[in-house]
Amino acid sequence: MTSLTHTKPVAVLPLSGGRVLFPGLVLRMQISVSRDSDSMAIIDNISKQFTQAALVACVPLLQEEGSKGTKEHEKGDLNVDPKRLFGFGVAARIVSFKAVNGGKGKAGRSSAASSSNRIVYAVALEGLHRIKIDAVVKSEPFLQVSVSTLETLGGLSPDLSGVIPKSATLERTQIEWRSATEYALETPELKALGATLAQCGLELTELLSQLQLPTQVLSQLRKTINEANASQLADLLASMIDLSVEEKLDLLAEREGVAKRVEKCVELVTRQIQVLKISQKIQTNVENKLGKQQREYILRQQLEAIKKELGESDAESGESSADPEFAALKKRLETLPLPEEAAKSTKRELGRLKRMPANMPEHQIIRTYLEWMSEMPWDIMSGSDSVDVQKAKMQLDADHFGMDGVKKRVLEYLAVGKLKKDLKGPILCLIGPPGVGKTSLGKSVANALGRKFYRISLGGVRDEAEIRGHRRTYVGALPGLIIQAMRKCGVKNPVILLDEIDKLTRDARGDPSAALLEVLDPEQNNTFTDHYLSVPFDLSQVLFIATANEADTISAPLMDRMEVIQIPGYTFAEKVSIAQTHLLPKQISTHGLDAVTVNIPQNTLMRMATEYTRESGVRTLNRHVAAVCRHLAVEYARAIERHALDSFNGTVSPIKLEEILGQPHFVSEVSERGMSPGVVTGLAWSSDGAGGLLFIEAMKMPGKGKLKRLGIVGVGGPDGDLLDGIDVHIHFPAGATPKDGPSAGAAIVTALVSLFLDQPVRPHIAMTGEMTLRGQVCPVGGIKEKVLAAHRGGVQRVLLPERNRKDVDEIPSDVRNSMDICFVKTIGEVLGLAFEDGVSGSRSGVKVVYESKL
Ligand SMILES: Nc1ncnc2c1ncn2[C@@H]1O[C@H](COP(=O)(O)OP(=O)(O)OP(=O)(O)O)[C@@H](O)[C@H]1O
Repeated sequence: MTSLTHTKPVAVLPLSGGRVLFPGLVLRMQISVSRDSDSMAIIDNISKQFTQAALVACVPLLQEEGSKGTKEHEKGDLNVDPKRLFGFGVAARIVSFKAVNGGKGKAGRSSAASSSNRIVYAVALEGLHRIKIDAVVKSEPFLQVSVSTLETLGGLSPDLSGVIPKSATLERTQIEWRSATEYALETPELKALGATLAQCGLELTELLSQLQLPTQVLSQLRKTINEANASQLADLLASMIDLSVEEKLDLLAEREGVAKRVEKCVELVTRQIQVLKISQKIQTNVENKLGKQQREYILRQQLEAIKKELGESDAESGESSADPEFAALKKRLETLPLPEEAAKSTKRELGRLKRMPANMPEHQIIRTYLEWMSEMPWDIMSGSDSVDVQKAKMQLDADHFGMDGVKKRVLEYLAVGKLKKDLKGPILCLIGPPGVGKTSLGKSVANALGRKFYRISLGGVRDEAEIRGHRRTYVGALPGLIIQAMRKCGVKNPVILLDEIDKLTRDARGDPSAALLEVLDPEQNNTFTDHYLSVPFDLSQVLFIATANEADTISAPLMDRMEVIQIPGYTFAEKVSIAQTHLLPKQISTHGLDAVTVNIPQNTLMRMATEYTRESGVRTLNRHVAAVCRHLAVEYARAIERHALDSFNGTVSPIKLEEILGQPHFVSEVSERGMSPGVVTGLAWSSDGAGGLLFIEAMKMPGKGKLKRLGIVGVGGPDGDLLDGIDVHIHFPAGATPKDGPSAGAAIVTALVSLFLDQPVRPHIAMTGEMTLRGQVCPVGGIKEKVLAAHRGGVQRVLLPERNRKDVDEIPSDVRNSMDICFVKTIGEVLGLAFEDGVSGSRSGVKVVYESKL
């Protein structure tokens, strides 16, 4: 490559900020200069050049480390350090030059009328030729350099002065093209490259046309691409595409010839085309995804804006004429006496709902939430304010037989509530075996108070969210059981029965009993916050009653908040009375037998209770009563069909009972089992709170003496060790009876003693008590249930640990009086009472010796 030295030194116009001017193109820029003498000198020079249509060298500045370059640019200093000049530039003609802030058109000192210290000039420069900077000729008062014109097109060196057009008409557009700026030597290679580049250029124009450029510009661009030679085209396209400063400088200073520059340009333009194509593809994808919903949303927004302009907007009134449901919901919510937080939350959500298109998923979520809010009983009460204790007593008595202790406690509770004018106080927890009327007592309390009743079954609830609800962010979120109950009741003061509170379980999702703590605490539950509603709801007017089968599995903090009322199982006599007074009348009317005389005498009911049921409550008994009523209903219906009503007999004798119910299900096993040595009746207490009999059988089998010696009872025979050649098996028959461990200790020892003595224990005896190694009998739980079970099982003598004496008071007196209840401290006493003649009168010659190993 050769170059032609241009003789006259040229003034330098530095291009900061990564700007590069290519030949053939027009660059518009603003120069901000301070009013110091140096800057003014260059401005003077530039304006002189402008008037003479002379040249400046537009030379890109190399970026400096740090922020110095920026500072210089800000100062608008045209006197840059010569070292920062890039070695190549473009000789340019100044097409226009104007002061824009306060100047008077042409540049010069006269234009410095601005009050500012700086003057901003708008400059338009037309690139003519690539130049190489040979030397800095002068740096004061402004930079002047000597340059060589690069022979870019195969040796033809243009005469710079000759190509400068006389007219300065290029101001209108930046891409206006001047075909006379360079001369192309059309080698075949360059021609081919030029064609390729033109192709690329047209493709680029096509892509740009989608960016909604004015058609005039586009058609001019196409025309120019078609007309320009390869070199011109390369410069034109280079100015149009995204290039880094380095790439621009590389194209500006390309010294290997035009072909190389065009080739590089083809590459860069192709890259730009790819980028545009990819971004267009992404855009189309995104647009498709935006889909119908978003479009509708945007349209709605526009519609709202148009309505607003027309003064028809419903934004102020908040009424959506298009959605009557929304309007109704809003009205309902506005008329509700909502507490402050709830009012705020509903107002906010109403606003959101109004702005949201109906088919957005969140729309439905907000609407459901607002419906919940509108249906909550914020201040609706039921029943009278004051409690009528006498009326409540009558109601409880009418609904339930017996249960005196429980009824008394409930009435006390209500009386205190009446005096205090609210029912705040410990929550009542009814604990007892299944079927003893806990749930129905709760219902009866609600009736007595004239309040609504709702039962929440807590059995199997394992997730905290079931009590306290899910946050609205979850799909399908709902309020918890408590808030659901409140909505269903529709009043603020219902009686809510928390059934089976002992069956709450916990797992990884949290502890539901922890959530219940807040519900059951009278001091806190006026601001119970469900996760779904997320505003406090007042539960302080609710009367909570909990029920459980046993207290052991209820968490201690929960237990602490409740007052426990034990409901024991019923005795046979009580069951018979319940059947007579409640179960039978109900079943008679259920089976349509009101018109006839149904008579189930007491002895029949007693047989039904003793031989057909073995339960603490009255559920099975009720079922049997129902079965009898069904039988009578069939007989009565037949009698009507046969017109022989006289033949119908509504009396059920004990014999007839067997015809109806079949063979008795339970017989008294105690006396039978008590006859054989090694068999003892223990007493069990199952986890559901029911008591039962537990038979323990010990048996000798040939073997190797497998049984650990029990420390307290040395059992030795005349011929040495009793376990020689035998194994002892201890069996607990009646698999259906739930067994608990330690409380059968005394019974197991007694069974072993009975076995080795070969002496049966006395009949109709049962015992319970834990054993220590020293022979002490320790207290056990469930005494009441166990004694009632023993009574039901026909036991006449019960051995109980001495320290359980206090529990016996709770046993109904008729049961206590009908049994021989003995309290024992040691195994010696147990054995003494268990055998008819004590242990001394052994038939086997085996002696029982008590010795303490401690
Ligand atoms: N003392 C009673 N007087 C009249 N009816 C009774 C009495 N005890 C129980 N019942 C009746 O027995 C049936 C069962 O009672 P309920 O369902 O209340 O039992 P529960 O103790 O809640 O049992 P669970 O622990 O299994 O829930 C009810 O129909 C109830 O009316």
